[in-house]
Parts: sequence; structure tokens; C-alpha cells
Amino acid sequence: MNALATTRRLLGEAPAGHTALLLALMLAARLTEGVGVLLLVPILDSLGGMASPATPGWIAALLPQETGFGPLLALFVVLVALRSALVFAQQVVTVRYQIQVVDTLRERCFDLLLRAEWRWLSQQRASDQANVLTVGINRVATGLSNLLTLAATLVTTVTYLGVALLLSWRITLLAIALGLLAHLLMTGIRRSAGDIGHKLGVANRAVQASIQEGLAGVRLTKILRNEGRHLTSFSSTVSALRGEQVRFARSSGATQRVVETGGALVLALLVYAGITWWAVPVATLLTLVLVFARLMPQFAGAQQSLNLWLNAAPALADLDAVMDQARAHAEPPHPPAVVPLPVAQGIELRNVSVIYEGRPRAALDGIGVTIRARETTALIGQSGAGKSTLADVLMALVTPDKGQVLVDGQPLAEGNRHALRAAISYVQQDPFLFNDTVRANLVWARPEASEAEIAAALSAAAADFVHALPHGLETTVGDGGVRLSGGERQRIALARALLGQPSVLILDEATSALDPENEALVRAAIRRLHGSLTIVLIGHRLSQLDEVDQVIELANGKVVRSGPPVTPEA
Ligand SMILES: Nc1ncnc2c1ncn2[C@@H]1O[C@H](COP(=O)(O)OP(=O)(O)OP(=O)(O)O)[C@@H](O)[C@H]1O
Repeated sequence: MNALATTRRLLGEAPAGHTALLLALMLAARLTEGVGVLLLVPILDSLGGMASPATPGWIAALLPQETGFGPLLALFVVLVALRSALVFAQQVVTVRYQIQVVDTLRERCFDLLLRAEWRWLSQQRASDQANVLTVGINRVATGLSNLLTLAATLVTTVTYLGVALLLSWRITLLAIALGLLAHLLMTGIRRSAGDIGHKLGVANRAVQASIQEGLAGVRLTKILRNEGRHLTSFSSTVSALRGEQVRFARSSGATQRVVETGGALVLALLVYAGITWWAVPVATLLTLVLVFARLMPQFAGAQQSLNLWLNAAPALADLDAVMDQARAHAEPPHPPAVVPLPVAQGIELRNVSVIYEGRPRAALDGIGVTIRARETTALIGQSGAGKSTLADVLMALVTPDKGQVLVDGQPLAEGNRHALRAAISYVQQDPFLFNDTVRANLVWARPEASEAEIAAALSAAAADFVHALPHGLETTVGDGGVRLSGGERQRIALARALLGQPSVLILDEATSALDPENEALVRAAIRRLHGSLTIVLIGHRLSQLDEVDQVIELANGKVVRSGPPVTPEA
């Protein structure tokens, strides 16, 4: 995406009224400033002592007859105060404008990601998405603020040039010609700003991934005593980022200094031309020098803003790419109030196949199984056999590439995916808990749950230990539940799943990481639930087959065994 398209895209995000107000404020502030500058000519004239009066006839005609030095100065101060008020209003509106555009973009991107198909999401790098939503969007904000500064600078430049044209068109045209030449000479610098911006995006993603993965795997890092290696790899990604930042600072700093020096040269040339070639009156020349002296930093600022904008533009392109992909993989929208499907008879997978992109082998290959209602089904198989994928199909998280899902004998309609999901609760091997209280973690499944329902769910999940915690239900569990043991986390996750009042409960390796005591507690809880709801137990092998009505064994994405459990010979 080039910078122009990016600009159009960003402005498209802003409410038109806001853009118009901002431009109107910029224009009014700059016009007031221009009038104030023009007023300097009669003020200088009124001081007397000038060789020849310079006030053009049209300015004199606008002023009351014989306006003295005092009233002219007072008018000047009023104009400066008015300009300050307008600039202040413009600054406030600019910040609001910027916040609104950036927050809208961030929220829309986050929403698109949350509503994307799980199959696509699971293949993305979460740290890249986090980077786009944090660092990337901040770069977009910086870019936008520079774009607005650029707009303000351009309005100021046009106003000043207008004032200068009114005073001396020859000097002004010479100044414009020199300015355009300088702009052309800086083409290379602008191109490099865009290029560095792109590299900064890559470097930022690497740093984010390094932080996220480093922190997520800190336990393993400690065990393997790999702290030093992690730090080295982190430092090298950071130093790559810093390298790009320094390159950019050097190129934009050089631009400023070149513009500053070139500016002095241009100013000297203009004064020389004004005095020796065109005999411009001193008051006019002094005012013009003031105008151009103020224009030089504006010009330098415009170059700087342009560079910063070009540098930030790739971040918006990255954001757009993520949003486009998420949009392309969006799940069908669901109605605001989802009524769970009853799942009174069961869920049947008929000849279901799932092939992940880039994988030579199907994760599920022509699967035909029925999960019967209010029975407990054990889904077993070696690692990679396809168990989790099958669970994802059952939960309507993954739509099969081939075959059908039938709920109570009816093919599952696209629009009913959320209704099926609402009927199912899922507990995974490493349950996810928010860094909040136990209560908040539980009611996440059903915000309207009563105290009695919470207590019943805790009891059914053998999680009554919660009442003995220092603050009971109000105890904070820490990041991901670190302040609880694995077994406690698992039982809270089970209680949360039960609080959702599911028809189907899927436990994905829910006990495999637990010690025998905790495993026995969770298993006993599951046993008590037998017959009251549909349960799917996922595991590599089934060490304890009690209360299991059906065993489905998968290997290489195919069903290799299905039927009642075989009781070992006594
Ligand atoms: N998001 C994904 N993208 C690409 N391939 C995937 C994805 N998820 C699973 N697979 C592949 O699909 C196959 C089945 O994986 P799945 O996770 O369903 O097996 P599993 O039986 O649950 O394994 P485990 O017991 O190790 O969790 C594997 O070859 C796996 O690598």
C-alpha cells in the first residue's frame, strides 16, 4: 500500500464532520496568523524613519484613516490571542481525532480476530497479532499525528506564501522554486523512511515474539537453565530493532540539519535578490524575511512529518493485512441471543474429513462416529491421531472439509454453529484461568449464576477447597492461575464448565497432568456426572474405564475401534 492510499484509508476511518472541523480550525488559525503578519508592514511604516513607505494601498484602504502606532499594536496582540485560542482548539480536536481513529481501528481489528474461524486462528502466530494491536497501532497513531501536523504545516505554508505573494510576488516565486528544488533533492531520504518503516515492523514483530514466547516458556527455560540463551536471542532481536530506529533517527536528523543550512542559504539569496535586483522597500523586505524565517522551520517540519508518516505507513499496511485476512476467515455472524441446541439424542459425525492447510495428511479421514446423549464416550489414540481436531469438529469450532455433522439427526446448519457451541463445555489439559478472582473465573461461563448454583458447581467438580482459600471465592488466582496448584486449577475449570449448564461436557486430557490424588478427585467428580449429561473423555489411553459406555480409538485420523469398553479378564 503506498502512502497516498494509506492516507485515504486512514481518513476514511475518521468521521467526515471531525475532519472538516479540524481543517476549518487549522485554516482559521493560519489565516489569523497571516493577517497578523501582514499588519507588521503598516506597524513598521508607522515607526517612521523608513526610506520609503511600504504599506500596499489595499492594506491602507482596509485600515481606518490615520491609524496610529498604538491601535495597530493592540490589533496585532488581539490577532495573536485569537490565533492562540484557535490553535488550542485545534490541538484538542486533533488529539480527540487521533484517539478516535486509532481506537476504532484497534477495536475493529480485535473484533475481527475474535470472530475469525478457529482453524485459521490456530495457524497464526499470536505474538504477531498482539504486536499489530499494540506496537503496530501505536505506530499508526504516531503516523496519524504526523499526518495531521503535515496538514497543519501545509496550511501554514500556503497562508504564509499567500502573505508573501501579496507583499512581493517575485521574491515569493523565487522562494517557491527553491523550496520545490529542495523537496526534489530529498526524494531519496523519503524513500528510505518508508523502507526503514517496513523493516521496523519486522523488527517489532520479532521483539514481541521473543518476549511472549520467553515469558510463556519461562518454566521450561529455568528447568533447562537456558536463561542466558533466551537473553542473548532477545538482545539480538532488540538490537536489530534499535539499529533500524537509529538509522531512522540519523536520516531524519540529517534532513532537518540540511534543511536548516539550506534555509539560511535560501534566505540570504532572497534578501540579496530583493535588495539588488528588485529594490524591495525595507519594511516589506523585513516582513518577508520574518515570513520566510518562519517558513523555513515549517518546511523542515513538513519534511520531518512526511518522513515520519512514510515510516509509519507500513504499520497501517500490516494492520490492514491482518484485518483483511481475519475478515476473509470470518465465522458466519450469530444472533445476539443464542439458544443452545438440546442435543437430546446425540451428535453424529458422518464421513468427516479435516485437512489442515500445508499438511500432506488429513487430520481426520472419513470419520463416522456417534456421540450418544447422556453417555460417556472415551476418545483415545496416540498423539497426533486427531482427537483434538475431532473435539473441535464436535464443538463446531472447525467445519469439516468433507462429510457432515448431525445433531439429533439433523444436519448442523451454518447458522446453528453457535447454538451447538452453547450446548457444550470444554475443559483442556492446561485450563485457562484469567488473572481475576475465583468467582470472576467461574461466572465467565454464566454471568447470571446464583450463589447456590456456584456452590453446586464447585461441589460437583470436587472444588470445595475454594471455600477454605484465604478470601474464598474472592481469592485472586494470579496470571493464568499460577497461585493455584495444577489440580486446583483443573477443578475450578471443571466447575466453570459445569456452571455453563452444558448438555455435552468435553474433557480433553483433563486429568493427564494431575497427581494421583487430584486425578482421583476429578475422576470421581466425572463419575458422579455419568448419565446426567453427555461426556466425552479424551486421552492417549484409558487407564480407568469405569462408567465409560463407549470407546472410540483413533489412529492417523481414522477410527480403528469403536464400541463398548473391553473389560480386562479377571
Ligand atoms: N492448527 C493446526 N494446523 C495444522 N495442523 C494441525 C493443527 N492442529 C492439528 N494439526 C495436525 O493434525 C493432526 C492431528 O492433530 P490433533 O491435535 O487433532 O491430534 P491429537 O490426537 O489431539 O494429538 P495430541 O494427543 O498430541 O493432542 C496432527 O498431525 C497435527 O499436527
